[in-house]
Amino acid sequence: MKDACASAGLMPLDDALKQLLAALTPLQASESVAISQADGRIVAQTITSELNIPPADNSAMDGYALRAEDGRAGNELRLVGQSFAGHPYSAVVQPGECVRIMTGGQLPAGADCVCMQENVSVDGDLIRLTQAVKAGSNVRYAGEDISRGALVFEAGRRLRAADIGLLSSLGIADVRVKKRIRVALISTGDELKKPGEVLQPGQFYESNGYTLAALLTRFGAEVLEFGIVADDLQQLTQVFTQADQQADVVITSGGVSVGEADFVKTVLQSLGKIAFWKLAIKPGKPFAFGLLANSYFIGLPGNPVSALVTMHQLGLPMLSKIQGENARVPLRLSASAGCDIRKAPGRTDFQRGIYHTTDDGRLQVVTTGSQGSGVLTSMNRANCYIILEQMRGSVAAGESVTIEPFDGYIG
Ligand SMILES: Nc1nc2c(c(=O)[nH]1)N[C@H]1C(S)=C(S)[C@@H](COP(=O)(O)OP(=O)(O)OC[C@H]3O[C@@H](n4cnc5c(N)ncnc54)[C@H](O)[C@@H]3O)O[C@H]1N2
Ligand code: MOO
Repeated sequence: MKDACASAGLMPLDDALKQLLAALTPLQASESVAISQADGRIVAQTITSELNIPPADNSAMDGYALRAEDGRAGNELRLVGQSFAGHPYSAVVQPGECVRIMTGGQLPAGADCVCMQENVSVDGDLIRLTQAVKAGSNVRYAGEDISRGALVFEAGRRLRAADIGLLSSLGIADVRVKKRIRVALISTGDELKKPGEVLQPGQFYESNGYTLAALLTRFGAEVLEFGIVADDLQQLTQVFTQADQQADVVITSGGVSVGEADFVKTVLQSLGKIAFWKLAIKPGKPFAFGLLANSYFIGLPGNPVSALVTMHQLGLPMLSKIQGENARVPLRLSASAGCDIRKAPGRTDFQRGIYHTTDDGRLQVVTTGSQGSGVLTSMNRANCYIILEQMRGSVAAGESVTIEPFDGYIG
């Protein structure tokens, strides 16, 4: 049977992604930032620990530190001092003695276990154990979390909240991170206006520039906004040239199809080189990737959903690699279709879906309704893509489908 896709000259998404990633060189430039400013940044060098965490053996409970040989139930011990967090006991705990200790308090020399206070009875300075304790009970050992010299982060990690706390606990005040990738955004089209402007007949308010700027900001890029450029070869050439000089990546939306005002490819061909164009995905077919003199280029289709889907599936992995981030593997799960889903074989569909867990614990997904590539609300209502393989046809309710829950960039 003839491959519908091959005959249409469309490149499968996986091939496009491989080819695109193989063409990229990660940026090398890095800078040092205070850890309070480092959330979401990409670590530029291996980080190892110069400390043990915790720094010393300490108690996991409020109670009494003692020697395990004294830990029999019913044993009576003499209270000789206290060890509170930040105020250790300086002598050595002798046989028959115990020390009052609070959670986080340093375990005194001589002691090797902690009896929690619920398991003793107190009579003045005499502490009677009502339950036995063993060596190591309720003790957090030095270096148990991180030992001195251990690898903490490899280069390429995107820092998260807990990572910032970890760096702080290691006494690291500044961290070397990759410089933010600079991304130029250009919306093309005579019909487009910015919110706040007055619409003339045939015009409407653009969305792609704003959607993409928000997504790129969340990603951690420095966004260079070139605004709306008319469908005019000369103007486009001028703006492309400027964008190429200032950015690491130039992203356009619109004007990349086959219409008479679709000049993006023409400009790209005159200023650089098109690596590929037209993918077997829906929406997002007329996606283009290429190289300008100084920067990489991606041309997203103008339809708002097509622009978002291609940005998410191809643009973000591309930016990640250039930014030096470790590869992100999208979470893909099986769910049962909660409704019939229309699909024509030939392209991989990224339909917009809403998934939930049924009462018996299964994942079920329904579409958001109209799947037109100009229906931006299909994206707003969704919490996942429903990914329908290239040669698959329509899906009946109850069949299994693949879903990709939205991540923090898109959802
Ligand atoms: N004869 C053919 N026509 C089309 C084909 C094709 O293969 N043969 N492909 C269709 C597909 S699929 C798509 S997707 C679109 C993409 O076209 P372009 O990338 O050239 O985009 P435009 O024509 O400029 O715009 C399409 C659509 O999107 C609106 N738009 C554009 N920019 C924005 C923006 N910044 N914010 C909001 N909306 C935007 C624009 O007004 C159009 O309605 O081509 C099909 N045609
Ligand atoms: O590929 Mo277009 O994005 O189907 O509408």
